[in-house]
Amino acid sequence: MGEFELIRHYFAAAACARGGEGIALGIGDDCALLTLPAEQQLAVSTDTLVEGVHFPRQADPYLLAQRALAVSASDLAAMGAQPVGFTLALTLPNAEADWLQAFARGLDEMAHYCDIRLIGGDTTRGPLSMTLTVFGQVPHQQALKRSGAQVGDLLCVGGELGDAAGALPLVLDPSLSVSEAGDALLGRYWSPKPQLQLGLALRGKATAALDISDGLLADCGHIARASGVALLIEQARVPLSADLLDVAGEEGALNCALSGGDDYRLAFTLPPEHLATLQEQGLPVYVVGRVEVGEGVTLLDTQGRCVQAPASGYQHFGNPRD
Ligand SMILES: Nc1ncnc2c1ncn2[C@@H]1O[C@H](COP(=O)(O)OP(=O)(O)O)[C@@H](O)[C@H]1O
Ligand SMILES: Cc1ncc(C[n+]2csc(CCOP(=O)(O)OP(=O)(O)O)c2C)c(N)n1
Ligand SMILES: [Mg+2]
Repeated sequence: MGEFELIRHYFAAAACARGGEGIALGIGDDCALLTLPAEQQLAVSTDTLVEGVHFPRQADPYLLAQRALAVSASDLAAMGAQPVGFTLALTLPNAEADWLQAFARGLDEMAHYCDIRLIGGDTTRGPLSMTLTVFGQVPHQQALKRSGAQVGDLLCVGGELGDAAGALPLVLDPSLSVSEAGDALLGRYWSPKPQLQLGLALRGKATAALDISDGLLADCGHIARASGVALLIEQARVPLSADLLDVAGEEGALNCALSGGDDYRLAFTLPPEHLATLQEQGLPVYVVGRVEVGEGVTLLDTQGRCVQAPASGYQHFGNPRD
């Protein structure tokens, strides 16, 4: 199977490659064309996933595609953007029909979940990796940036943290026996659910937001820096799942939540008056701390004393505390 047949058969023909709102031209030309309503801005984000770094060797292609798109779409959620389209630059060591079929199915399912269309890409031969670029729309002035946190805001997260990091030993060593709780954690690693609905609901309410990819402490550091404020996190309020506690124990679970990464849940700062409204809508909003004058991220114990934070989050190069 040649490159063009592969593209036609597995990608251009996929359900997620059918046109949609805002897509004037999809797969097949030199560029795709997007048309946005005049009052909307285009939100763009790109992320690469590399075998052995972001996912294990011999990964199930169906799960891999789900994870790749979820991770990318999560950036749109973090910005309060509505998904429009995405491109897929796929590098493959070889073109294997079963692998491609399963990959395309995983992509289709996550695209359906996110309501996003495949609008183009690139297919090359080489070590397995993929780069997805997502495009979304957000009304002018309503995007959720990292820079707006205000002293007095609550610091919130969109759900239990650390599950995917808790699954990592199981991901890396498939010979380990997996309990029911471990299986649930594996599900959170392979198929994170981008919090798109929450992101939309936070428009006009949250003052800053991002999605947690590198760990709560490290990613909150980005908000603190961009906003010129201090973030205080109350350790006891960090939500941990029963499955993670079961697999990793209390200390291990907290470490996964604080610095494990791979969560793809939102962290955001919220003026207190908006909390009840969001929670009444049934949205997952968990208060974990607050914004104060100062800088950096501080972890507090139940008595309000500073706790030595575990090593900060994931970084591809250099010292994690840089
Ligand atoms: N090679 C690069 N060239 C230009 N900008 C980059 C590059 N790598 C990362 N960035 C930008 O740096 C910022 C932080 O990147 P990153 O930590 O990867 O964000 P995220 O966690 O949202 O994926 C983003 O605005 C991203 O677009
Ligand atoms: C096989 C495997 N080993 C280790 C990890 C852990 N890991 C790799 S990259 C990463 C952080 C997120 O990746 P990055 O490229 O920094 O994403 P971004 O912040 O750009 O969204 C984590 C926690 C993993 N996901 N899979
Ligand atoms: Mg990135």
